[in-house]
Formats: sequence, structure tokens, C-alpha cells
Amino acid sequence: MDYLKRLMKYLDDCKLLVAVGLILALAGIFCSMAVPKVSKHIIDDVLVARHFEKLYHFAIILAGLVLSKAILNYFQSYIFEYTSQKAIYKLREQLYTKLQYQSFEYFDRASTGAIMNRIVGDLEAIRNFLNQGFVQVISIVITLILALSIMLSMNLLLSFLSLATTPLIYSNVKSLAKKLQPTFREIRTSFEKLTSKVQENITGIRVVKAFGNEELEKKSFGKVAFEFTSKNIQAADIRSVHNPLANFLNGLNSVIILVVGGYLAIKGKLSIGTLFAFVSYVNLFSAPIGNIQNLVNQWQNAFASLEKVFEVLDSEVLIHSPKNAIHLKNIKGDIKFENVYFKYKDKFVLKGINIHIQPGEVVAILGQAGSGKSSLINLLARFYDPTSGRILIDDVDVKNVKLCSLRRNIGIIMQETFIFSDTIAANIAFGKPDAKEEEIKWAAKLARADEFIERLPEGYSTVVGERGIGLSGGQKQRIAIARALIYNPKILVLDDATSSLDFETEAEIQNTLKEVIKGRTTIIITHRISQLVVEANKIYYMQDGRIVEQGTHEELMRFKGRYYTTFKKQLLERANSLPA
Ligand SMILES: Nc1ncnc2c1ncn2[C@@H]1O[C@H](COP(=O)(O)OP(=O)(O)OP(=O)(O)O)[C@@H](O)[C@H]1O
Repeated sequence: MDYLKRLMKYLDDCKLLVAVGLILALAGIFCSMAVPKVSKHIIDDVLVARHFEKLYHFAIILAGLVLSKAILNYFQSYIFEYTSQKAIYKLREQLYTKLQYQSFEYFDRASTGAIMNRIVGDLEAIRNFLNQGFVQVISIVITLILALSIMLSMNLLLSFLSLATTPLIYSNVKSLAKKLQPTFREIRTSFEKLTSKVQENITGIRVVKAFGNEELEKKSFGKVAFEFTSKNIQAADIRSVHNPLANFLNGLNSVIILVVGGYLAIKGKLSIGTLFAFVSYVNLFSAPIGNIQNLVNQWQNAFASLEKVFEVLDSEVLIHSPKNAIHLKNIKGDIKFENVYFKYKDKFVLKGINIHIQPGEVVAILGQAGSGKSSLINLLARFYDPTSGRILIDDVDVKNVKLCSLRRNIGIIMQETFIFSDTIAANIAFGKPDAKEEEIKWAAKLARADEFIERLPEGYSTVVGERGIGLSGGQKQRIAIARALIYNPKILVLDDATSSLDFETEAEIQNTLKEVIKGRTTIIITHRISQLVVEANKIYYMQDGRIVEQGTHEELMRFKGRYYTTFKKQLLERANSLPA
């Protein structure tokens, strides 16, 4: 119920409109209630009493009621559609904003399918509830109260009889709700799996095709899809038992009224008009009760969705700017890692890291896959916080820095470059949408991307990415470099930035990077020992979360440790790859 209260807050802006909608719904119910009453008069006072001259008068009233009900229905539907859309828009916006600010740790836990479902499926279920389910429940309650009061005023015995099956109807609905709840949860979970499967498959379609894995993918999709279908059938099974029972109980109500009411009418204790009105009232509240299965579905769905949506909205954002955060301005680029330990879940991946990088220095970090190199950068940019120890930029703990100002001072170029479906200019200016044309061109020129961009049909306005033209690996990497430079950051991180490129393109990009890193504190994370590494001020070699070797290239070569072995091995590999 707490969630319901919170949901109602999203209707605050439309309070008046919702009130009008409810009044219209109420007026509609009054119209429906009046129809059996008028019908009773037509039967008793016109047909039975043979006052046919009154028929015209009652017919007009009846037509007026039916027309009014239709008009009221139209406005009521419009109002609830409008208000529910507005509330969901607000909720969706909040949800999306929350996700934008969530820390990496959150995305490590949540599947893409689940996140997509929060934004699309769950909000749609809530909207359906706001638009229909919510009003319908209010309508059913009011209809029941009104119909019962009218019936009580007409005949006490028949009124009680019409309630004879109510306890059974109630327990039927309750047991349906109880059985459906876990099934709905399972349906949701398998739907999330389905969405994740499709998303993963489409994103990795190149790998699927390259390995000729279509058949296997088809099978594994079939499994997930089958699970989803079975759960839906399970829910339908539950409903199919309860639905006929509900219909039977409703029908039984009418039969009881007809038999007992008929007997009373024959005995002259009840007019035929009153009997007709009774049957109509019983049908009036039986109809929504018959629809109660759908309503239970809708409520269950909406409540499961509400729980999940508010779970996201309430989830704690672990990484955020502190109060009175420091704005990093005109930094020198001095970086210190002081006795840093870090773990993902329970596994320590960084153990006692101490590094001091002077402003403008170039530092290379090498090590085997999984040794913790990228984790260092994740901590520097505060994608995660260290478990213990500190990271300082210009002697300020990064935890005390305003997040956006921290990240604007660190340009990160990664191995995998994401190109958005947008123009080249927008892709370069991604971190600074208000960047001027000269700034974009300056960054592109520094990244030596200007030449190929100017050769494109529409230059900087060419649309690239999924909906636009494709770019080569080298071109993408140059866009990534330009994008990282747009804020002219004092600190630059190259995280395996060239490892996915062929030797020739790598050499070209390395040349560009040599220019780009001038005057910036640079951290190069790499597997390959390139010219940039050899010329670095200091090289750190990591193993299992620790720095096991450090020094310049010459020092480490003299040391003849792991760096030396790696260098020799790579030299040999490169020599072997050259044509004889
Ligand atoms: N999001 C995560 N959740 C749990 N464990 C993680 C996560 N990211 C990395 N790890 C683990 O942390 C360890 C260090 O990973 P990290 O990416 O820092 O290594 P790396 O040296 O950069 O590796 P590579 O060279 O392959 O990129 C690895 O054992 C990895 O499996």
C-alpha cells in the first residue's frame, strides 16, 4: 500500500483532473443505476398498468440516461488516459535519471534485460493500472454499495439472497490472487531473461556469425522462450479454473433471484418490474465481478512492477559527489595512489598499490590479463571507490571532488570505442555538447581524425554508428581520442587503446598519441610494449593485484624480471610476424 501511496503522488499535478474524472465515473454509475429503476416503471406503470401513453416519457428518460452514460464514459476515459500518461512520463524520467547516475557496481549486478524491462514493461503495467484498474476498482466498490442500497430499499429478502454467493466469490478471487502472484513474478523474471538474450544476441551478432553459432543460439533462445511461454500457460491454467467458477457463482445469483423473486411475484408479493430491476442490479454488479480476474491480473502486475520500479528509484547511489565537493580547476596533474586496496564482491583485485605520478609524466602499467590494471583507472575516475587507501589528484582526495569536474579532467581512451548513432561532430563533442565548432575541429586535428572526416560526404555532419556509415577500427579510435580531448584534460588514460588494431594502424595511432600526450600526465595501460612504453618515465608491472616491478625501460631490462621476459617474447613474436 506504501507503493500505491507513492504512486498517487505522481498524480499530484493532475489532482483536479483526477477528481473530475472520478466525478464523471460516479455520474456514469448513477446513470447505470437509474436504468433498472426506469425499466421497473416501464414494466409496472406502463406495460402492466396499460398506461401506454407514458411510454414515450420513460423512453426519453431511458435514452437520455444511455446517452449521458456514453458521453461521461468518453470524457472519463480521456481524463484517465491523459493523467496516467503524465504520471508515467514523470516516473520514466526519474527512473532514467536515476539509472544515469547509478554507479558501475549497480550495473555489475543488474542485467540489461531487467533494466530495459523497468523502463518499458513495468511502467506500461503501472500505466494500465492507473488508466483502468484503479478506476475500475473504485467503480466496482461504488456500484456494489449503490446497487445494494437500492436493492435493500426494494426488497430485503432478495437483497440478502443476492449476496448468498458473495463469500464464495470473495474466496475465489483471493485464492486466484494468491496463486497468480508467484507465477507473475516468474513470468517477469523469464521475460527479463528473454529481453537480455535478444539484446546480447543482437549486440554480439558478429561473433555469433563468425563462429557459425546460429543453430546453437537458436536452441538457447528456444529454451528461454519456452520457459516464458510455459509460465504464461501456467498462469492461464490458474485463471481457467477460477474463471468458470466465478461465472458459475454469478449465474447462480441470478438463478436464485429469479426462482425466489418469481415465486414472490406469482404470490403477488413482488411486482414484475421490481423483479426485473433486481435481476438487472445483480447483473450490474456481477459484470464487474466477472471481470475481476482481469482486474486481479492488472493489480498483481502493477504491484509487482511498482515494487521493482521503486526498488530502482530507492537504490543507493554508492558513488556521488560529497557535500561541499571541490571543483578541480587548472590542475597540474599530480596523481598519487596511497596504499590502495580494492575488491569486487569478496575478491581483492588490488593489494597495497602505491604510485606517485608527477605532473606531465608518462607512466605505463603492464601486466597479465586480470592483474588489476584497468581497476586502477576505475578507481582514479571514481567508477568505484577503493576498499581502503586513497587516490589523490594534486593532493586532493578524489572522493572529495565533484564527480563531473573529476571526470572532465581525465580523458580516457578505451580499447572498445562506442560510437553513437549521431553525427561525427556530436560523437566528438559527446562530453561537451555545447562545444564550439572550432573546439571540435581542434580535437579532431590533434587526434588526426580531421583528414578522414573531411573526406566523408557530409564532413563533420556525417551520421555514423548503427544508423549511419561504418568506420574502420583506426577511424573509431581517432574519434575516441578526439572525444577524450574535447575538454583538453590534464590527465590522459590510454586503456589498451590500440591493442585491438593491426600493427600498421597501431603504429599510426601511436604516432598521434605521442603528440597528444605532450604536456599531460599520461597513464598507459597495455599488454603490448610499444615505443610509448619504452619512452615512459616509469613502468609498473602488475601481477595478481600487486606491483611487482617498477622502473624505466632500461632499469627493468637490466633487472631481467617479468618485464624483460615480456619484452623479449613480444620482440620475437613481432619478428616472426614479419614477412621473411
Ligand atoms: N565488474 C567486475 N566484477 C567482478 N570482478 C571484476 C570486475 N571487473 C574486473 N573484475 C576482476 O578483477 C580482476 C582485475 O580486473 P582488471 O580488469 O582490473 O584486470 P586487467 O589487468 O585490466 O585485465 P585486462 O588486461 O584483461 O583488461 C580480474 O580478476 C577480473 O576478473
